[in-house]
Amino acid sequence: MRLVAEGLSCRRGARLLFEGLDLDLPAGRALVVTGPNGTGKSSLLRLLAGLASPAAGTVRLEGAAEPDDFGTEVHYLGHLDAQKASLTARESLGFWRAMLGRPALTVEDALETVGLGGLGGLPVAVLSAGQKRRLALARLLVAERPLWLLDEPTTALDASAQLLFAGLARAHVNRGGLIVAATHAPLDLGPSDTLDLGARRPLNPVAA
Ligand SMILES: Nc1ncnc2c1ncn2[C@@H]1O[C@H](COP(=O)(O)OP(=O)(O)OP(=O)(O)O)[C@@H](O)[C@H]1O
Repeated sequence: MRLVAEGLSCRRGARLLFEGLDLDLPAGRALVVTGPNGTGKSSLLRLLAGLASPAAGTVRLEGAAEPDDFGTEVHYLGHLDAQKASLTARESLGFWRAMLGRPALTVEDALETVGLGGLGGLPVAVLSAGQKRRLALARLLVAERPLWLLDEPTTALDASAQLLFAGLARAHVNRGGLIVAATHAPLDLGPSDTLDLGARRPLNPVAA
């Protein structure tokens, strides 16, 4: 499997955030996207996830059943944790496991893996910020998806959870998975490249 983007341009409102961006990410490799606030890291992830359309260019996942419409091959972890506050952690993860299909770890094993064993009966609303982020990471483990698109995955995680995340991410890459992660923090994801959007963005606004 291979994630290929060609000639990607991204426009938000009147601003052209980047243009002419090419990516070629093979299976078993990660891409770490860096750059100052507002340079378009989240916007790039949303384009790759198919949640927004590029102003120009194409994205495909070679080797997927539908290379040009590959949403079912993707785990997208955004800034928000995508967990319903009124459900328990166990119910929320169970919902995602049933919803996403292609089951991997059981809910209990995923909770255990991210250090939330014993907290599965608590409503998501009462979990701490770091515990919510751990629960969001557990979503990556309950369903098999080759491409992980992660926006600031270590936000709110303590040092041990950051190490835990790095281990999970490296294991995914070692299994032949692909990861694109936007971050301000150093991430060790195993075999990886870095894309600095700050170094390449166009600085001139374009007319809307
Ligand atoms: N819906 C929108 N309409 C207009 N502008 C937007 C919209 N969404 C984002 N932007 C702008 O696009 C730019 C890039 O935002 P984006 O969230 O992609 O940056 P980022 O590199 O992820 O930033 P950060 O490091 O702060 O998370 C910002 O200037 C932002 O204000």
